[in-house]
Amino acid sequence: CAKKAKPHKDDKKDLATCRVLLAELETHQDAWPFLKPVDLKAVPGYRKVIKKPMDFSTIREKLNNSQQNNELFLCTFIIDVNLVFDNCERFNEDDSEIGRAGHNMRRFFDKRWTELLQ
Ligand SMILES: Cc1nnc(-c2cnn(C)c2N)n1CCCn1ccnc1
Repeated sequence: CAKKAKPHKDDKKDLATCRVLLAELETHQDAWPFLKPVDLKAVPGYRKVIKKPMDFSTIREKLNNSQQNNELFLCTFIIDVNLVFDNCERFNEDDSEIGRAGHNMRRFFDKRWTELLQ
């Protein structure tokens, strides 16, 4: 993903763009399953099956703590967002409410990321 990122001179804009993109994800009508970490005590099997849980609130915290001069923040952001959707696909049937929400959100993200960051 580094090669797709704009040259490092745009780091400042890229961080602002990640924040805009994350806000769009959080306010999407299908975002509800992904807003907060999955409750590992309440969801049988989740802790065993999903090695790296991720959710939008955790991504927001990471983004708030990331240093602009650390060029990795853009790749970390893309990897974390995709982790949310990959975890969802692994744990949920495609033909389920949460499974469909995950596919819709991934399609939305791929479109917006391409428009804003490439
Ligand atoms: C994200 C995500 N992926 N799977 C789940 C989940 C939670 N319980 N069960 C049976 C699942 N398949 N989640 C979290 C969904 C969080 N949620 C559920 C209702 N409101 C939010």
